[in-house]
Amino acid sequence: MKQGNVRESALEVLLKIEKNQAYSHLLLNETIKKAKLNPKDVPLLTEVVYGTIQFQKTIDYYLTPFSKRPLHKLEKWVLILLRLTLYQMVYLDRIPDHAAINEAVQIAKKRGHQGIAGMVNGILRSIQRGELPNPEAIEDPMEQLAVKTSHPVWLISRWSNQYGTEKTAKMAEANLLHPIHTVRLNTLKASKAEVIQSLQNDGIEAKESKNIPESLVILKGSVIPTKAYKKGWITIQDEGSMLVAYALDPKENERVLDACAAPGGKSTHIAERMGNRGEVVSLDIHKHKVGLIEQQAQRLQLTNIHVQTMDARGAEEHFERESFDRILVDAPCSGLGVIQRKPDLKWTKSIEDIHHLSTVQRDILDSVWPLLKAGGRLVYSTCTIDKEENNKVITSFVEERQDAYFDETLMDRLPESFRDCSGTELGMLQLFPGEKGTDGFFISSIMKK
Ligand SMILES: C[S@@+](CC[C@H](N)C(=O)[O-])C[C@H]1O[C@@H](n2cnc3c(N)ncnc32)[C@H](O)[C@@H]1O
Repeated sequence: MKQGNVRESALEVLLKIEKNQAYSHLLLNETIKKAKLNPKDVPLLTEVVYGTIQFQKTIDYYLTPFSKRPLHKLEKWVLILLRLTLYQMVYLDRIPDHAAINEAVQIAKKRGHQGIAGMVNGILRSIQRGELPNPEAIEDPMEQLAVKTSHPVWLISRWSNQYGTEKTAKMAEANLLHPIHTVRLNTLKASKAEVIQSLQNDGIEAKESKNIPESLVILKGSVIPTKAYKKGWITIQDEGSMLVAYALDPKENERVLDACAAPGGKSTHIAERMGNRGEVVSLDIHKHKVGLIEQQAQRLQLTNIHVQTMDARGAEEHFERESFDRILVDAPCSGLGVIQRKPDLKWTKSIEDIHHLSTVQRDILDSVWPLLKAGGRLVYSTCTIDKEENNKVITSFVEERQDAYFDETLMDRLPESFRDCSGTELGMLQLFPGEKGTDGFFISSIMKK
């Protein structure tokens, strides 16, 4: 199989992503199947697609002085072809520049015409011969940091206002790193040693995590085809998400509500920690997603999870008041803590999304609160680092309720390695990208009087 197909496929996927406004593994897998790519080429395709999205702003900054036409006036496919080629030239050492350029010119000829191929060739050859512009020359400090770390300026300014420029720079740099892959051991079904051995038999290298007792770090490979996964011994989950079940700390035979539960990562963890006893009621607004929770519960052989398709904003009308011992609201959010895994989020999310989501988050909290027993605990979590969706939502909620207060024992329940995190306030923990190797993640715990 010619390598050229990898770049052509990358161009196809990136164009589709641009159209759908979302980076998706499904889209990538579909293209891999359709293009009948050699399995050996799949990692390069993934790397080029992911990297081109991740480094888009920096790449555009590099391209700008070499293109006679402003970049936004180029045909979309030409711009994307230039971006993905520059990504290989700048960020991938193992690909010689001339190989990447030749491939780009061939694709331009095939897709466009001689004129476009000439222009692509001209731009890329002059970049090869010349020098890339240095972002240090950018005067505005927000713009400079945005270009260096390939983030939109509004996001860099917003984080700087919320956390200061130094912390913002660290987070933004961390967002460019490859994420750490972890799986959660199903302690009801297997031991750590058994799982590590079984994964090894299937060619997957895994090691114990130092952060969380039931977490394993996957060093290489996909666990989905393995025996350990199929048998329900493990679940793919980031360590930030694993902390939620610690924060909630459900007991056997309790009744727990997981208000925004799909695809079921946290519901299944909670159910496991309850020893497959008691009841976890798992809601999600999307019917097809509720099916995913059921699939996961089945795979993990958990029988204490009961799913319902429901808008949690209306939950109050469907359940008896004060009928749950614990409630989890793992709310829909902007996802700006998981840019390492989903780089498109930084280009597609907006301030309006954040404003809108914070209202939905508050509405969900208002609706489920009456369902919590007196003395019960509610955990509110998101995978974002934006204060408007995190601290603000939960603080205003608590301040407006006579019967709610922040849980001062939250940090005591978390594994020790998280107790020195920088982002802690009473009853709240903000994990930042790059700090503990987790996603950017927010957890808060409140109690009912
Ligand atoms: C952050 S995800 C939940 C992840 C899940 N807790 C896990 O660990 O696998 C948020 C979920 O909320 C669902 N959702 C969005 N709005 C909702 C609403 N109004 N009521 C219930 N679920 C909602 C989304 O479909 C999405 O699956």
